[in-house]
Amino acid sequence: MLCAATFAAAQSAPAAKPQVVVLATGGTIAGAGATAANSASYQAAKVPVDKLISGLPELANVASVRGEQVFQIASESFTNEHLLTLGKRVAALAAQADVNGIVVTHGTDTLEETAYFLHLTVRTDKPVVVVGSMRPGTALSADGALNLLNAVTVAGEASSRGKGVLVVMNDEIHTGRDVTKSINIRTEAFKSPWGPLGMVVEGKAYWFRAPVKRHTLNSEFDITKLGALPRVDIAYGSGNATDTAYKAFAAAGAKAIVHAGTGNGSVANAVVPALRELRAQGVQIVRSARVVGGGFVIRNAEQPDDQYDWVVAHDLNPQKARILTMLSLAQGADSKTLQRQFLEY
Ligand SMILES: NC(=O)CC[C@H](N)C(=O)O
Repeated sequence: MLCAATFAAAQSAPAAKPQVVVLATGGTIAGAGATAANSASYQAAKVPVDKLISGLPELANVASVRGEQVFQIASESFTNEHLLTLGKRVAALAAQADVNGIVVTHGTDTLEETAYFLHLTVRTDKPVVVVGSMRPGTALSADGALNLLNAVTVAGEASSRGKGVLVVMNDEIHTGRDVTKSINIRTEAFKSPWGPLGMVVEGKAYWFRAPVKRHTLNSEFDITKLGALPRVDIAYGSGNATDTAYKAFAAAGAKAIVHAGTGNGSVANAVVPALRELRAQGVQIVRSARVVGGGFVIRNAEQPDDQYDWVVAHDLNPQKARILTMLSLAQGADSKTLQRQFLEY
C-alpha cells in the first residue's frame, strides 16, 4: 500500500517520454514550394530532418525525438539498394534498448512498397511507422506537420507494439501490408482495401482491428546477410496486350515477372504462350490484379495456375507483390513456397 507521501510523489513524477527516432528519406514531407499556393508544383526532398523536427515543437510533448537523415530523395527513385539500407538501419535501431519506436519519413509514391518491405523484414515488436505528406510544408493547409506528430505519437505508444509496420496519414493508422496510394491530389490519399486499423485523434491512438497475416517477429524473411535483391519486374495488362514487355524483362535478367493483370489477374491470349515459355525457362510468373481499390486473384480461376506452375498474388497489388517475390526468391524459394507465402503474408 502506498503511504500518502509516496503516492503524492508518484503522482507528480513526470512519466519518462518514449524515445523515438525519425529516419528521414525525403519526399513531399521534406518538400518546399515557391509560394503558399503551390500544393502540387514544388520540389520534394529539400528540408533536412533536423529542420523538420525543430519546426514542430509539439513533438517534444509526446516523445523524446532525434532524427537521422538516411536519404534525401523522392520516393519514385527508391531502389532495392535503398530498401536494404533502410531496412538494416531500422532493424539496428529497433535492437537498441534506448529506442522505443521508429518513424520513417518517406515520399508517398512508393511509401506502400517500403512499408510492406519493412513489415516483412524488420524483426521487432517495437512500433515502426512510415509517414509522408501530400503537400509540402510551404503550402497552405500543409498536412506534413500533423502527419509527423501523429506518426511520432503512434510510434511512442505501447498500444502500437506487435502490430507490424504502420502507416499514419490523414489521422488514419493503416497496416503497411494493405495500404496503397489511391489518389495523388488529396490529403485523403491512402486507403487500405480492408480498412484502416485505427485513428489518431488529439494525440491518442484508437484501434479497431489488428493484422492477422505474418509479419515482423513472425516473418521468415531475413535481410541481415543480403547484399542485393533479385530482379523482379512488373508488366501491365491492358486491352490490345502484347508479350513484348514480359520477354524484354526476362531478357534483362528478371527472375520473376509480376503480371499486373486486368480484372482478377486475367491474361490475354496473346500473352499466355510467352508466359508459359518464360516459366519453362525458370522465370516465376505471378498473377496480380491492376484493379483499383483491391484486386483479388484466386488460384486456377481465370488461368490454370497448377498446370502452368504460375503463382497468384491473392489480394496484394502488383507493387507489393514485387516486394514479396524479391524477398522470397532471395531465399531460394520455388513456386510452391512463393505461393504459400502469398497466402500467409
Ligand atoms: N506526396 C509525395 O510525397 C510525392 C512526392 C514524390 N514524388 C515522392 O514520392 O517522394
